[in-house]
Amino acid sequence: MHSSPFISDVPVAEALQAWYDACTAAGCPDRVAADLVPLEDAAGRVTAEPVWATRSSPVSDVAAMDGIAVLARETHGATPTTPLHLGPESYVVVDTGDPMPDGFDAVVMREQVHYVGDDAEIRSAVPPYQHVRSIGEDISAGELLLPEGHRLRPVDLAAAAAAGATRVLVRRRPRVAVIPTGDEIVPIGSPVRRGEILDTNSLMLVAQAREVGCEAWATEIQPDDVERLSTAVREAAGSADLVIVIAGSSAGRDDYTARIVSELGVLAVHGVAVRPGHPVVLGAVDATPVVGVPGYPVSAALTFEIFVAPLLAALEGAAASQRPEVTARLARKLPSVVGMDDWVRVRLGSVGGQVVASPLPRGAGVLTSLVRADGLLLVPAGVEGHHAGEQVSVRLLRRLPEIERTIVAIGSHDLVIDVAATMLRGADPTLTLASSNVGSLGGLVALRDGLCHLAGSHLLHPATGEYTVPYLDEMMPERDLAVIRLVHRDQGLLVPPGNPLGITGLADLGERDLSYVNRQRGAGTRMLLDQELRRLEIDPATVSGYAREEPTHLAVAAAIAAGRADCGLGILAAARAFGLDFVPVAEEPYDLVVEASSLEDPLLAPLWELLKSADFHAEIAKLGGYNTTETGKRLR
Ligand SMILES: Nc1nc2c(c(=O)[nH]1)N[C@H]1C(S)=C(S)[C@@H](COP(=O)(O)OP(=O)(O)OC[C@H]3O[C@@H](n4cnc5c(N)ncnc54)[C@H](O)[C@@H]3O)O[C@H]1N2
Ligand code: MOO
Repeated sequence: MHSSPFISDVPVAEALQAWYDACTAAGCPDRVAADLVPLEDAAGRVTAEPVWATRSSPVSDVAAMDGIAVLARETHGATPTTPLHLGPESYVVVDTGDPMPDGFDAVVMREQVHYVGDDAEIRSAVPPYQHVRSIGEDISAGELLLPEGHRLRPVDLAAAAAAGATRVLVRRRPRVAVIPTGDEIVPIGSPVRRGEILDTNSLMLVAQAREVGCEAWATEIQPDDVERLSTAVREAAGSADLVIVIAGSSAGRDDYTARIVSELGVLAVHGVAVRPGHPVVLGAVDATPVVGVPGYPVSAALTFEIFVAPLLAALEGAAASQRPEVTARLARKLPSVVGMDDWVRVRLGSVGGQVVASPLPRGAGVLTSLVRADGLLLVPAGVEGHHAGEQVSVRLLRRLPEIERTIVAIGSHDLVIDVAATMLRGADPTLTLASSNVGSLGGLVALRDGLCHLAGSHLLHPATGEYTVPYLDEMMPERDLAVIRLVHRDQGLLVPPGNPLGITGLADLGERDLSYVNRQRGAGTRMLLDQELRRLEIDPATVSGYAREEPTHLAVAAAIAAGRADCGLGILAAARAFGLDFVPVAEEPYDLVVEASSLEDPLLAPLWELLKSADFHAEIAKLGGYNTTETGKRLR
């Protein structure tokens, strides 16, 4: 089979089976070899044979408490009113773990013994074997202690040693070679020129392989050259148990992975019905499984999780580890392509006793979507997506108790929220403030639907000229809501450094042919623009770029910095972050809307404290363009 531009859509389970079958046919071993390893080096390794106990533990009957060893039948008749005296020949002082002296069968705790001269006085009769650990109580010689295919934990090592082992037969660590490819790829630490990409995938994939117990290394970066790539794959197949080739998996001019695998060995699958990860290449070369992971970082990471990790576990003879799952309520609508398994990264938080999942950006190049993710939501191929509020099952990337210590903020983006998140975490490593940016109106809708603890809003109400509060009366008149001022901030036009076009304000949009970059519908900044355009009697249809929407202030700034627009409305801090100039337009309040009961919620208490702190105000001042005189004030 030669590489073709047509990548197939094989369902995941079928693809895995086809790959395993091809590997078997190509003579790939089912398992890596086994080694006898000292117990102290065996943590995390997988047993290659059962561990049988050759010794009992304890090896004899032993005292389970500090006290005296007695013969139970000699204690008959002892009661609190009729204490019994045992002469020195009738007891032996013992400590916890001592072998039981011959002729004694029970222990009385030191606290219940009174010495009267050499006699021990006891005030209750004891049954045989009281406070005695009998031989083999923990482990009996000859019993099966651990099965084959068991990943050894610290307790397993201790038990194996107690049972007489000093070494265990375990699978050697699978060896994984990672081959980065592409003319544009440069090693980490190099200066990055236009068109070059840092080899971040090798770093990640090697670490992922080590995390699941493998020995892993990255080879040199290979150029897009069939000869050299073929040599690299052959060499790696000779020294590794599994070869990962990064990128070159799709249909571009220099995408050779599928072709090379088919020429050197067998290509089982090229293209799976999964996103990210669609153009994955699965095959075998020289009796070694080879996987071509797509170059986009999220695709590479998830391809490892979906395809590579299960095969590596199988090579060790262990079950692939499964992430725990939790049922969550979806914060917003989630469309998905039918016919493809869709792996969506989500942030999680617990609101009103319910775990809530907010989808993160979907792009396969958005690595931070995985960095910020608390879970993975798999929308199976047959499902068209989910409605907002639907119950979904999420695989956890973070532990549930951490998720329960997360304040969920949904709404407009402001850097002050990021500052608050940083300072809250600095003061309490268990506390997270997670914000997702859907615009002010989106935040209020999320609060209405019980999907967040707080909504960040700077929503101008055109009829009243007031911010945020009139919307609450319109949207949720029956709810007891509190509005807390976070800051006042300057809104203005972000323009390239030095303001080369000499832009003076929004009026210029009506008079000159400027290209604008807008915010999405429902964003407070968009409402501000619309209000100002109305006031200035400028028809939005005449503003070039009005329809171009970016989701955050920083994204607007990035578009201007990249020269894709002449100006856009945003905050000073965003201009500073990208070295842009700023033409002030208005000062507006940015507020936090919460259920009134949240003012008493212990989870949010540190936030309310922070709003009052001088350190917080000082950090905000450093950003520039903010005014904190009303920070923390309750407006409603
Ligand atoms: N015509 C089509 N184009 C694309 C398709 C398709 O089906 N038809 N699939 C898209 C999908 S989906 C993905 S995923 C990518 C896969 O791309 P490749 O595996 O061919 O990789 P490249 O095109 O070489 O690179 C993609 C992207 O990844 C970056 N990259 C590559 N290596 C590394 C590395 N070691 N560290 C970090 N980043 C890396 C590379 O620079 C590119 O930005 O193809 C789509 N196109
Ligand atoms: O595999 Mo691509 O990752 O679907 O985006």
